[in-house]
Amino acid sequence: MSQKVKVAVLGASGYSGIELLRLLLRHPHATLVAVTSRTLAGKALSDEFPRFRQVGVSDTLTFTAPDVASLKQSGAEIAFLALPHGVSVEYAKPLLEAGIKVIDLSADFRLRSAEVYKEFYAHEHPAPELLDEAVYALPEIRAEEIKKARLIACPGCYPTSILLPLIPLLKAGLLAEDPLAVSSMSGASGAGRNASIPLLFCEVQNSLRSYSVPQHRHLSEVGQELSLAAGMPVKLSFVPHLVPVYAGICTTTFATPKEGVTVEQVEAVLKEAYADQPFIRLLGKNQSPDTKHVMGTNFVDIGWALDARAGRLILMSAEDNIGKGASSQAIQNMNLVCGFDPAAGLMSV
Ligand SMILES: NC(=O)C1=CN([C@@H]2O[C@H](COP(=O)(O)OP(=O)(O)OC[C@H]3O[C@@H](n4cnc5c(N)ncnc54)[C@H](OP(=O)(O)O)[C@@H]3O)[C@@H](O)[C@H]2O)C=CC1
Ligand SMILES: CC(=O)N[C@@H](CCC(=O)OP(=O)(O)O)C(=O)O
Repeated sequence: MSQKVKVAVLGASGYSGIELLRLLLRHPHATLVAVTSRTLAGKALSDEFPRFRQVGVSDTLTFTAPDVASLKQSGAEIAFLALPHGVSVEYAKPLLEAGIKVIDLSADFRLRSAEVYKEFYAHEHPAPELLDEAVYALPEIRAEEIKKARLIACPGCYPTSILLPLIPLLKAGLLAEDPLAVSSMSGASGAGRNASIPLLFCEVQNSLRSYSVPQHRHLSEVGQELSLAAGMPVKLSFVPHLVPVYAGICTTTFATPKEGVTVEQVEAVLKEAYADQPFIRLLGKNQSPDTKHVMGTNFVDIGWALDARAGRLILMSAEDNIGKGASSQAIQNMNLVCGFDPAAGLMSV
């Protein structure tokens, strides 16, 4: 692969697509060669998004319709799919056949099992033959596989915030087998730019609500990844909440520690697991993360506390759903695939 990798963004007019553009336009080792949107095809990028004027190659780019033949012609070596689930899969297959590596932000390739996909997404998986090949790309956990992959499945926004504090503790055997309880809050951008009436400003402002109870579709990938880490089935309940902010996810997980496990052991395991990970910030015992400190970044801030009276371990995390929960994590994965510094283009606050 050449020194500056040529990249395309499909779904460049959506929330995660726009964030990909913001980061890729300034990435030291990537050049944007194509940006797609059906509704903006033919329009100049800098006209539609004036914030990008005079930044990198933005003034030379025009939106095109998502068409694999023209993407191939553009010379793209990597395609980011910031498309709805069920749509990404339609593009991933021909792009891979055209020799273009795929970094998918949707849920289409996150699950190993086509049956579980059908249970949670209510239709047959259109390309089950690709599920074995795709890598569930949480870079802190699976960097070596990501480096060799041509089909990258970026984790969902909630799952990223849930998995990162839990996986090292499960791998270290510190947690009892009791089901986990997870409660998350998300800003409205998590639902995408084409959201329906319940997500309009007037509907969400001054209001808080839970939704998708008891079976949010992210339970599928979280269950898959936690069970892999633990080496046995892990059960959990998950309740997401919509909060009236643009972006940000704040997650709290309640777990039962094994008898005798101390808060110092929890801290030692997390510190060892993430010692060399630039985007995990371990805040410390009894420290609550705050979304305002991670917005626009690729950081996940993590705190923990032992509630001795109730016998519960409380894990807290915060991230930007559009950042580490989607687009900047996708770029972190591109850096691994291309052999760049894993933090290239991402170390801004
Ligand atoms: N928002 C978030 O916080 C996160 C999102 N994700 C995932 O990333 C993906 C994108 O999300 P988000 O940016 O929020 O979504 P948006 O709804 O904001 O954007 C979707 C994009 O896809 C394009 N698109 C929609 N339908 C089609 C189609 N049938 N064919 C081709 N292009 C299409 C749209 O442009 P146009 O209609 O003009 O073609 C638009 O650019 C989703 O799979 C989402 O689940 C993952 C983690 C977090
Ligand atoms: C607030 C809000 O509605 N959030 C979305 C997050 C989904 C998402 O972006 O995740 P996928 O990539 O798996 O689609 C939801 O709960 O459906």
